[in-house]
Amino acid sequence: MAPNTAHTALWPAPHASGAVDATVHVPGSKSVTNRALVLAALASEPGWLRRPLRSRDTLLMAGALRAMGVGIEEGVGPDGSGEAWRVLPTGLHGPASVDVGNAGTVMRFLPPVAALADGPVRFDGDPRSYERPLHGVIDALRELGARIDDDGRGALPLTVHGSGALEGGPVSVDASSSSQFVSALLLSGPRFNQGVEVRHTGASLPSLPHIRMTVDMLRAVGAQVDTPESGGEPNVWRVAPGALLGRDLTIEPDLSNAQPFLAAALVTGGKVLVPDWPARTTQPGDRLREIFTEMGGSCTLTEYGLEFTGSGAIHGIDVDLGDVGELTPGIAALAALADSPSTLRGVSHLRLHETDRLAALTKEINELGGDVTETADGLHIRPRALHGGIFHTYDDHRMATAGAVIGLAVAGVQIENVATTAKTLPDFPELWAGMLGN
Ligand SMILES: O=C(O)C1=C[C@@H](OP(=O)(O)O)[C@@H](O)[C@H](O)C1
Ligand SMILES: C=C(OP(=O)(O)O)C(=O)O
Repeated sequence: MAPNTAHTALWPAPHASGAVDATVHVPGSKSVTNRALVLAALASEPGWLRRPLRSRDTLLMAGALRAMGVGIEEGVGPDGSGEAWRVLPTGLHGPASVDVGNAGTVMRFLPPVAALADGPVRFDGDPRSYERPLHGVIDALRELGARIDDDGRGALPLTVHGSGALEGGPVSVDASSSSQFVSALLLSGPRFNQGVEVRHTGASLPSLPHIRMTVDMLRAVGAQVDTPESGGEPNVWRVAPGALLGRDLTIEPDLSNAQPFLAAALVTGGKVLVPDWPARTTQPGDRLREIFTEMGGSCTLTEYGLEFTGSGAIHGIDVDLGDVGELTPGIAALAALADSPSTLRGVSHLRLHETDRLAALTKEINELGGDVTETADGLHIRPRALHGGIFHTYDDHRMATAGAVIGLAVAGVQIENVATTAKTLPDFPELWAGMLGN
């Protein structure tokens, strides 16, 4: 794979001079913000999102919904506190153009919404978006009654010819390449005439917590959802047709984006407090409490947030990350600095994420002197003494933050295109410097 040469700017990753001791306010969750936007746009009354994430992926989602006629206004929440978006749902209209960037949530969650619009909606995005799997959404929508023009590859670019309504009903989908196929169909399901019944037919299903997030958030706006966990058939989710409520929702901090900061506590034997860590959440990042404890830290969850403390040692880990794939780059970075080898399993679908993450991590860590090999479904990482060098990011926000974690321990690491963190965490360099007291 060729590194991106369009972004030549190099960011010297700060080297930690001692144990970090910081409070880091992590911005809102990408996954929660983009689901909340879609559900608010499909509701039958206005709603509020408080403390939404404002990053490339969520601004693309808001822009796309606005292009289809939805009102999304800046404001303060109903109680006067905090920044907020007020969402004013309307009839969804085409013609419209949607730029998905490289946002999985936008490219997968919005074609079903567009099928409810009363005109054509054209979807396009970054070159990488053409390579990311979308066939599950396209094929399922066609089976449910939508007309879609694409170039036959089952991918972007495409046009959904919305007719103002979609019949809906039962549909089968192989979501082994992305859980977002299931989430996409469920999110718009209440607005289909017959609702939707999604049956996953593939051998495996990644990122189950993200499907639970979809179900929880649907239920919170009044949808009736049956799931395998609620006594339904395995691998089958049913959403009944019905109106959705407009809610006043405060977005949780993005726990996957808390990862590099918690990792900094592990690397430096320091302490990081993340305020507002939810006591109960479907975010996969909550698994960090367990994974990073096994890797050598300890944590306490209080009413103020999560306090995470490193012991000075980082242990290798053998772990199946299939449920929490987006945590893989950060765990791989730590594993490269650990005192024993690691095996990260269950994440073959990461080859189709923002970049081929397994290839990118292998190449970039090895170029710094590491010893990483790809397996069929993950990585073997044998820690070695690393040296400085350029860490390429391949337009992947999580590659950039993974490189920054390595840079804490290894002098002379330079991150190419750290600005790619804007996908989900635009203030990363400032937050990182703030954590280090710079
Ligand atoms: O639904 C979501 O918000 C997400 C689901 C997961 O996608 P995949 O199932 O494609 O891995 C995850 O990796 C992505 O970062 C966000
Ligand atoms: C896989 C990710 O994003 P996307 O929503 O674009 O799939 C991610 O954020 O790690």
